[in-house]
Order: sequence, then C-alpha cells, then structure tokens
Amino acid sequence: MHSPIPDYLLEVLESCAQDRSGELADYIPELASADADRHALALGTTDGVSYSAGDAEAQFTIQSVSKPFVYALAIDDIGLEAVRARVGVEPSGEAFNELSLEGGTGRPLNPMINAGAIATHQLVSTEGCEPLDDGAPERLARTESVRARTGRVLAGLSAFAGRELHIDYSVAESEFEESYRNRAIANMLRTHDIIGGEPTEAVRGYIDQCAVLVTVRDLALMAATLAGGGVHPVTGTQVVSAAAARQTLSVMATCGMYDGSGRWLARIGIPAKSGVSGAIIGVLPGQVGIASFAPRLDSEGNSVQGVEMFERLSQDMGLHLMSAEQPAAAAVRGITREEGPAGAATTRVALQGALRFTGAERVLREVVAVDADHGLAETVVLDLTQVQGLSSTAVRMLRELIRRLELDGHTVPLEDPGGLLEDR
Ligand SMILES: NC(=O)CC[C@H](N)C(=O)O
Repeated sequence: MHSPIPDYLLEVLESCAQDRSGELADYIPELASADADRHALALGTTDGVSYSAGDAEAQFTIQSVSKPFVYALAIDDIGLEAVRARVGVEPSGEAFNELSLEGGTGRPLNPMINAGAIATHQLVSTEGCEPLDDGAPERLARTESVRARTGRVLAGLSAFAGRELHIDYSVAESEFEESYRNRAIANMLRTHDIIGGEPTEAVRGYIDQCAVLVTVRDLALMAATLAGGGVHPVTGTQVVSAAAARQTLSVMATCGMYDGSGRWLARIGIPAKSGVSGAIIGVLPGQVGIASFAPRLDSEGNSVQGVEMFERLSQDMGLHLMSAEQPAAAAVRGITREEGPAGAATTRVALQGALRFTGAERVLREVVAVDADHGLAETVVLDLTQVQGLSSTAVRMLRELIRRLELDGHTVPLEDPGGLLEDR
C-alpha cells in the first residue's frame, strides 16, 4: 500500500496547473528564460518526513524566499534588539522593491521587502567564517567582505536545507547588471547609516544570496526547520534558536506576501514567503513546512499557481492558523499483532488524542511502514476508543486509509464508540 499523501499533492499540483495566467519575472533576464511549465509541490514534517509531487528535483534560485532565513540568522548572530534597531517589523503595504523606510530613523519597515533584506544581509556576523571561495569567474570577483558575508549566508542556508547549496552566478550576474533600483535602495540605507561600507557591496551580497539554488524539497525542509523551532527535521541540528524562528514566523505572517499579506493571512492563514523565481514557502508552527514552485507571477510578484495550491491545501487540510482545531501530539498509541484462534491474526491500530492533519499523517505513515516491514494481518482493527476528536481532514484521511486497506484485501473493523468516523 502507498501513502495517499503524494497522490493528493499531485492532484493539487495538476489541478492548479490549468491556470496559465501571470508572467515570468523579466527584470532579471535569466529568470525570463526559465521554463514556465515546470512546477512542484512538497511538504516536510517536523519529524523529518517529506512528500513531494511534480518536478521535485528541479533547481531554481531561492530569491526572496531567502529573506526570512537570513533574518533568523542575523537575529542569532547579533541579537534581536540590534537587528530591530536597523530593521522594523511593520507591514509596508507596498511592493517588494519599494523604498519603504520609516520616517525619521530611515529603518526599512520590515525584513521581507528588499530594503529590509539588503540591510539584514549586512547584519550577519562573519566572525570565524571562511570567506566564500566563490568559484565566480575572475571578472566578477567579489571583495573580501562580500565573500565573507555571502559565505556565512550560504552556510546558514545550507544548514537550513540540510545539504550543501550553491550559487547560480549566471542569475546573480544578470540581476546585478540591471540592479539600479536595489542600488538606489542601498544608497538610501547608507545615507541613513543603516548599512555601512560601500552600498554596491551590500547589493552584490544580497543578490548572491537570492541566487542560491534550491529544490522544493529543500524549501519544504527549510520551512519545516522554522516550524520545528529552528531544529532541522532530518539532521537534528539546531540551525537557529527557537526565539529567532518565532520572531521570523511572526514577521512572515504579517509581511511575507508583500502588499498581499493581509488578504493572504485571512484567506490562507499560513505564514509564508514568496520569491520572484516562483517559489512560495509556508510554515505551520509545530506541524509542517510547505513549498510550491511554479514560475508565472501575479502583479504582486507572487506565483499564481502557488497561491492557488496554498489555497487548496489550507482548505482541504484545515491548515488555517486561526482555526480553533488543535494539533495532536502522539496520534498512534500502538500497532500490535494479536494471534487469534485457528491462526487467524489481527493487526490492531490503536489511536489516541485529538487528530488533525499531522496526527492523521502520522497514522498513515506508521500503518504503511508496518505493512512494508512485517505485513499487516488480514484483519486490521482500527481502534478509536481513546480518540477524543477528529478534524474533518483527519476523518477524510482515515477513511482513505480504510479504503486503501480494503482494496488490498484487508477487512477493517472499527472500534469507534464515539462514532467519529461515521457520516456527519
Ligand atoms: N521578490 C523577490 O524575490 C525579489 C528578489 C530579487 N532578487 C530582487 O531583489 O528584486
């Protein structure tokens, strides 16, 4: 038996692929030539399982999706107060590349817009860090200080992904050549002493940061690291502190989708961040990281299909942060084999607690694993006597489990005194 989750992700991906509206970002020449029809969707749990559908191995540049991660790194490097002195936490209500600076102080309004991200890139500490041996062609050589900062950022992003990431210098170069607007922003930041040094260097480093290559699977695990309080779900590394992860998620919730942030939070209810290569990440604290990739963008610079995919996921799986359902801790009490009379064996799947998406995912996963490892008995009893509640998503997932078990020739008696799996 296979888990239904990848099939579900594929169905969401394909149904959203019908919408071909939107345009590729063309102000970065290299992005304008990307294959507009590649698309992928992935989900990573905080205990290290990932599911994906579509072109899950396709690499693309991370662009603005890097911003929350570098913000979290900066907070741990120099402390929240020092970061807050330079970059605010208020939504700007303006486009991502607007020069949204606070009156008086000149602080960028938040770290998710370009002004804030260019400043944040300059805040990471390079102490004890090897300057990046960048492999960039000689004519594009970066100064020592740019290489040091980019080295720190690349190492940090790699820790978030749980593997060594690389920079696509052709994308970085093509963006840098046309980066008049970001250079204007950096010059303004320099005028207000928000950044020091040579403004062009800040832009150079920030653009290299945006050109780091990732897959949706990387992004789902990076998002899951934020969901898990800074702990990478697979490597177990504490990449950033729980406090930095929480601060970052708060800012993503209010500012991550630029001037569409309020609408996004109300409709979809998942702290998120988008980028102009067509990626979106979403983070449900304590539960999952989600990543989508589809390059055509709406007028706000968010992936058209990505927004639709998140809308579907949020509705189908009951993921809205403001909904009152609570996540389950340990959903599976035990999966045991009981030998009956005359060799008739039974597998008992005993569940507990209040289950929503992540709890039910856990149940599906463990049943699939037992099936693969030892095989399930012909009769599989689903014991819900210790279950206090099932969200509608959990009901659908468990029903699908039962359907698949029956298709595989099992009988699945229910012990469901509360009638939780009955038609409601
Ligand atoms: N929204 C984005 O992804 C913007 C990132 C891009 N590198 C820029 O600075 O314009």
